[in-house]
Amino acid sequence: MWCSRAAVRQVALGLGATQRAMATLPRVYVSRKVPPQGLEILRKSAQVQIELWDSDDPVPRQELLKKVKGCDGLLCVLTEKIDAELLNAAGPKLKVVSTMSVGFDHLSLDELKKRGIRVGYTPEVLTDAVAELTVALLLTTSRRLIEATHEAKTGGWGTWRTLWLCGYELANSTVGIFGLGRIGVAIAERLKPFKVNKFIYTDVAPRPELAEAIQAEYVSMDELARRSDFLAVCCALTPDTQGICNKNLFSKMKNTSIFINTSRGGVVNQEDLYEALSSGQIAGAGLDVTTPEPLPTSHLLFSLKNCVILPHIASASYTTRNDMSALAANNLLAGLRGEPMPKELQL
Ligand SMILES: O=C(O)C(=O)CO
Repeated sequence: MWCSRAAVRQVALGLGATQRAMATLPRVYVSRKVPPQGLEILRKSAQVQIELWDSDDPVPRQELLKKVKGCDGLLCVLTEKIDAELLNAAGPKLKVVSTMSVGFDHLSLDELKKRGIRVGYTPEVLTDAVAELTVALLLTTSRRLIEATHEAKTGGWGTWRTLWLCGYELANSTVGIFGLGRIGVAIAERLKPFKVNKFIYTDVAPRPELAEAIQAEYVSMDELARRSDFLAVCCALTPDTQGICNKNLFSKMKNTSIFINTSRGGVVNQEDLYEALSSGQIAGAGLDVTTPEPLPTSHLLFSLKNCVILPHIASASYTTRNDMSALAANNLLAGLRGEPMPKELQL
């Protein structure tokens, strides 16, 4: 941990005007060792006193509750639940919560709004990385790459066989997008050169300005399930989307279709997905997100050859994670100055 402790100790010892000035700066708690760009921005700003949970692992809840007390700002990541309990523990000085994530299902927005706390998040900077990973996961799942490398490494590779390890190709396919936002469009743009025949999407309402870029057709959820050869979930997790990918949806999908989720695990009913995959109702699934995270290694989904599970790495490129960290830091600083944040969530 750097900065504030030493400063506070020096003030107590009666040292230096600079240190005394520092002690009057807004106090912020950074709940994870975020990538260096963000920490540099906070440190170089000289506008805040920082206390950092200097670890790659989440801060224990009790420690977080203790540390946020009296803070003006909080920079957090998606594993921290920012709810009434935490906001009460922080107390009335808390003005800004800045999350290093595009998703905000870990934040109790009603509670934040009620207290007049402003919220920063990190959209856009991760769109390319997430779209890229989604395409990689889709191809890995549809062309059975994990099974194939396993067979090659473990002696299952006999002679060349006509239908061995066959999968499904993108050429001439229909790709469905559930939740068309920036990420959905970016995925479609990357898939287009694979000669996809048609993009379809569903959302709470048509989004013609986004759909136009990829010539996607707006359809109902039922139609999305029925027509998609590849169905990519890109929606936010909300009370309306919780568990929406369930038996009802899977039962309408083709036996040859591939289901991909890089949004949030909570949108999928995993028992129903297991059933759909193990019964052959759908051909395969690629998941970057699950419930819970990490998914226990004993989970039934891990027993399936046609289910590829990644440990929530869609935005995990060095550039993107640093950009997210920098944006989260800039959101925090702007919020504390009372200025518009570069990316503020409208509550
Ligand atoms: O930003 C998010 O919401 C993620 O899931 C990680 O990139």
